[in-house]
Amino acid sequence: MALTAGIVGLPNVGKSTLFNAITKAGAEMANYPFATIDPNVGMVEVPDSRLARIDEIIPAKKIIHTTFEFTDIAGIVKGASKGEGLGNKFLENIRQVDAIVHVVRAFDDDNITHVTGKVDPIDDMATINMELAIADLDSIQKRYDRVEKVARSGDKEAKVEFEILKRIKPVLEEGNPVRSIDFDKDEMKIVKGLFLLTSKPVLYVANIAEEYMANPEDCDYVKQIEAEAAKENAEVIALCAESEEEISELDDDDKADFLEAEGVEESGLDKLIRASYHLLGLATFFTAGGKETRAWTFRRGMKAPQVAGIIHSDFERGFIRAETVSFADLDKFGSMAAVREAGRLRSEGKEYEVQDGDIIEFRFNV
Ligand SMILES: Nc1ncnc2c1ncn2[C@@H]1O[C@H](COP(=O)(O)OP(=O)(O)OP(=O)(O)O)[C@@H](O)[C@H]1O
Ligand SMILES: [Mg+2]
Repeated sequence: MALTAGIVGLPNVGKSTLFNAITKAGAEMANYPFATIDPNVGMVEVPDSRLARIDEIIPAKKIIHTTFEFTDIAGIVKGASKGEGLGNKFLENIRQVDAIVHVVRAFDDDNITHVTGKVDPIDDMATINMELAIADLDSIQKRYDRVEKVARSGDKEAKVEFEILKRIKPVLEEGNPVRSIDFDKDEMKIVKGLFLLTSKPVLYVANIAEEYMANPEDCDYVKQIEAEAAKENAEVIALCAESEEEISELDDDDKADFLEAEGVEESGLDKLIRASYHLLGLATFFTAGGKETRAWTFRRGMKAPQVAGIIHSDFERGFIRAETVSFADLDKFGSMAAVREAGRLRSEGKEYEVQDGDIIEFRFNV
């Protein structure tokens, strides 16, 4: 289940700086293009204020946050799909990730090299998206010809796939992502099987200068990135990777002081972590009381027994039911006794689709 969010962008835009801020993993950051060659992989803790509130109501010895994975990938340049700058290898690294966090340079600094010599977010975004689209076009071309032949011979499945390929091809030729096409559920299964780069969900990070941290919307580059991203309904998170990296090395008190001094309410990094988690289709359930109050990650849409299996395979094998209360209800009623009295403790069965924020006690028998 280990899904990973890949950090993608032009060289020297702050990807590794961001990765280090997120994961505290100490990947090499350097003021020159292609500092990163092999992908860096690191885990991030998901900030979640609900844990503290649950622990207040149902005290436990310790609190455990849930985690997920980020991968820092080498910079992609124009021509990467044709092998420029070790392009093919780097594009393959992107193929391995489940969602794309596309970092766009939105700061001016004459001391930091920009590969094209000019900071231009719209142009930069287009360059990356075009390379990914060309790579996808290359990867469907062979399949297109083969499936077309089989479809002609009357094969039903091939016909369905060919219809999909016929819709995909012109979109890619325009340099647009496959995720911009509306597919139904069955079509989506076929699309997934094509392992395309541009069908992966994406969000954009506007890497801004420190001076804009308190008011990113005052930065023209951010406005430009937002306008571009809006065309594909993608989210934009503005943050200063360099400052976030410095903040991440501070302890909690100093961190709060720093953010206050900058006039920032919530660290852009926390926003980004939550947005990436969501982008990956991940959600959180909790277990509470006794030894630990703990957040766990599941994939949205998973049913109770599968979710139980995340804690222990015995829980899934011997699943009986899931005693469930939503965080909203626990927060509102303030105690488990009051939750029960209000009839808000639910006994859910095998078909229950677990919801983000559920606090669950699994009943099982092995
Ligand atoms: N918001 C920012 N403002 C100013 N400088 C920044 C900012 N973010 C990152 N930098 C600087 O930009 C340089 C490049 O950063 P980094 O090594 O993280 O880039 P990268 O995208 O990982 O590059 P590569 O593709 O070469 O691996 C570093 O010197 C870093 O300190
Ligand atoms: Mg790097």
